[in-house]
Amino acid sequence: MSTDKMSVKVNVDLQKERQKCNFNIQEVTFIFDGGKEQTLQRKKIEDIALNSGASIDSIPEECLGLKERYDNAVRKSCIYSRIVKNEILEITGLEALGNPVLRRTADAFFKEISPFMLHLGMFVPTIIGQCTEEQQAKWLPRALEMQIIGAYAQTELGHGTFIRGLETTATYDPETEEFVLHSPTLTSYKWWAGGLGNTANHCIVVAQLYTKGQCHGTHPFIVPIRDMETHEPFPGVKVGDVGVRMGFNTADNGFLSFNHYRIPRENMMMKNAKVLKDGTYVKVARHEKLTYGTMVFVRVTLVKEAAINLAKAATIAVRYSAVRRQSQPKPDAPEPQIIDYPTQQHKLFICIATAHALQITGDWLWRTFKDVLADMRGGNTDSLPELHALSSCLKAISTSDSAAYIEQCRFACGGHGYMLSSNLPLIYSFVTATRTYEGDYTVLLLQTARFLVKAWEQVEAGKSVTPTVSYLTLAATKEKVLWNDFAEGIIRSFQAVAARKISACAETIKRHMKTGICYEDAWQLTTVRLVSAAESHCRSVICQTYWNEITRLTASCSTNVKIVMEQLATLYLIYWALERSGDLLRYSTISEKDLNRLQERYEELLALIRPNAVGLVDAFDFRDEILRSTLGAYDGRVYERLMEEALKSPLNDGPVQASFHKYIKPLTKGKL
Ligand SMILES: CC(C)(COP(=O)(O)OP(=O)(O)OC[C@H]1O[C@@H](n2cnc3c(N)ncnc32)[C@H](O)[C@@H]1OP(=O)(O)O)[C@@H](O)C(=O)NCCC(=O)NCCSC(=O)CCCC(=O)O
Ligand SMILES: Cc1cc2nc3c(=O)[nH]c(=O)nc-3n(C[C@H](O)[C@H](O)[C@H](O)COP(=O)(O)OP(=O)(O)OC[C@H]3O[C@@H](n4cnc5c(N)ncnc54)[C@H](O)[C@@H]3O)c2cc1C
Repeated sequence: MSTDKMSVKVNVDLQKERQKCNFNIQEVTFIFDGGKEQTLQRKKIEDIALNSGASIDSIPEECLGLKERYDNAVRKSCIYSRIVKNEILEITGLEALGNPVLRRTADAFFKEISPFMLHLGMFVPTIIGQCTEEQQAKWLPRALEMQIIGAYAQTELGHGTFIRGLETTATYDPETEEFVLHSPTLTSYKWWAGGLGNTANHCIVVAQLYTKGQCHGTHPFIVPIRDMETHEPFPGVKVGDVGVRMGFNTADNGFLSFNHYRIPRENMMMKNAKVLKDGTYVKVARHEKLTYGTMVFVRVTLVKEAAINLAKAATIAVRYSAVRRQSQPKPDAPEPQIIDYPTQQHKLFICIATAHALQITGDWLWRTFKDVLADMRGGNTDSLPELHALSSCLKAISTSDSAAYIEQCRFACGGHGYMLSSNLPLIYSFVTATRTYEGDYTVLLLQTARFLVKAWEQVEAGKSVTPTVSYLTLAATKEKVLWNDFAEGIIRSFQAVAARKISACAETIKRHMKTGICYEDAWQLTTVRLVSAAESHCRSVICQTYWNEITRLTASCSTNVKIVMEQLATLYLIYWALERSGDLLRYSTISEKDLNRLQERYEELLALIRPNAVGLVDAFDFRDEILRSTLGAYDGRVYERLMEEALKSPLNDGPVQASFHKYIKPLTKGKL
């Protein structure tokens, strides 16, 4: 326990919960952070950032007007980025870009999102991924020193998903050795880029490259958009804010258009393709889609981001549920803590388990990503399709599950969960956007499905397939999977479900084509099932990774940590087996009797986890400054904090508001 947590007076119920906890909390924190070293590093970074005191707002952020909120976010972004630049990156190096510690710490500064988020989140990674060494030497130090501030503008008003359909053009002029950027239509306006509206002075622009009269598809360019002294947009550049949104209101999402705006040839990011001085187009990359690299990187990092945000929401809802008492199920007995209701446990413990499942799967995906990058540096792109398929479905499922469970945590807090001061609505409004951005949920699952159908065709042709789909080979024998007990049985059954759904999709496509329609139409007619097959595949990947990894990670842990971690992982697997019982009955050898046993085991697990619930969320180790929640603070002073926050509202700055004299009084006196 950190010293700041020891000094405060803690709610009696929470104190009792902490006494009940039977495992070593710190060991679980190490597991969640990915190891002791990572925990120590994270704590050091949090200390540095939070000791600056810059994160404290006298008026809650959400009570400020739109402009004041943005102004405040820019002020804090400058302080935070100075800390990142001078201290955090010194500790982590550029590894920080793939590490949620930056975002986790930033949460202490911004209840919503920093307008600088995309600078380190996408601008810098794209420089690293898409620039030649020479270009990196020019741009990277300036970006890391915050001498320039960048955004990533790919999406347009008319197209986000369909990148090949982007309309912005970059036409090479060999006379002046410049590219001419142009936005030919309203729908070609760049739209949505974080940090673009008022903050960034540079921007990565994805545009259709034309040279020698030929279009070579979309390519990224580094584009200076504002004067470094005056911050005025350059002539030929039109830029602004896209308007008020559901969340992200301090993220400065912007629009951008060009009117025959010129940039030097060298501003094309040339790692994967070049345009020579005379306008000759030269392809360098060995894989067609390497220009989509930043998206793969961000999708990989989003899995852990989803886990962290869910862990925050679970911390708030579990602590609150230990403090909150409601109803009287037994006459004359005191009102129970709401966490004692099995229905409440059913809502919350899956959130704790899912946070672990996604964090562990996210770590594994990050390691896979780094392996593929290393292969690609050696010129081998063979594993890229599998990485794309994996990162697509894991991004889709992790963000979607996480958003749904964060909302469930909010429901679990009743009316008080609706308060912005609980922080649950803000966490939700952020995570629900991650389901859409960086590739929409359905679109990404269909990308995975495309890979799965191809893998299935290879299996049918007797060819070998890559590791994450090797289970298809077993399923091709068409034997029903034997139902074992719990974990192994559930994992094997999910694989059987995925395999059967994929094979059914392949057959359906063929059946449609026999009617004379083309492959694309047959594919469209099968997409509802393809999405479902990709979801099942992803579920089997998460279940297997979580189970294998938690067994490995707890091998040297103390007994009770092993037990509680295994309980959580089993709960996750059984929860999904019960959720997908229809699929299991249809595609595996599971019986109704087995399902009844799973249901009983599930309910036993809720009761077993119950005494450790507060310990489990304490192990996520969120400092109050990062959690920023009236309901979830470590001390459990829920009602006091709700009152304190209410009193900070500008609507409580006096007993009578001006509107009474202006409107209400005239109305009641019949003068309006
Ligand atoms: C949907 C697709 C994948 C379709 O692309 P397409 O070029 O039309 O593809 P296609 O010609 O049909 O070919 C498909 C083929 O391209 C492959 N592929 C597709 N994407 C990748 C990849 N990333 N890596 C490696 N391979 C990739 C697929 O596997 C297909 O391969 P195949 O033909 O089957 O061999 C793509 O357009 C896409 O990714 N759309 C999503 C757009 C997106 O993610 N935008 C992000 C904007 S930035 C943002 O949102 C930032 C927010 C961050 C924040 O605020 O924090
Ligand atoms: C908060 C936020 C921040 C963002 N930040 C950035 C940024 O910094 N830079 C940037 O470039 N972009 C950014 N974006 C844009 C984001 O990447 C896109 O919104 C996202 O990729 C989805 O594209 P779209 O909006 O065109 O949706 P659409 O593609 O129009 O999707 C609408 C619906 O159509 C469906 N659909 C579309 N295509 C298909 C298909 N082929 N098959 C089946 N269904 C389909 C989708 O499933 C969805 O239900 C941001 C978006 C948000 C919300």
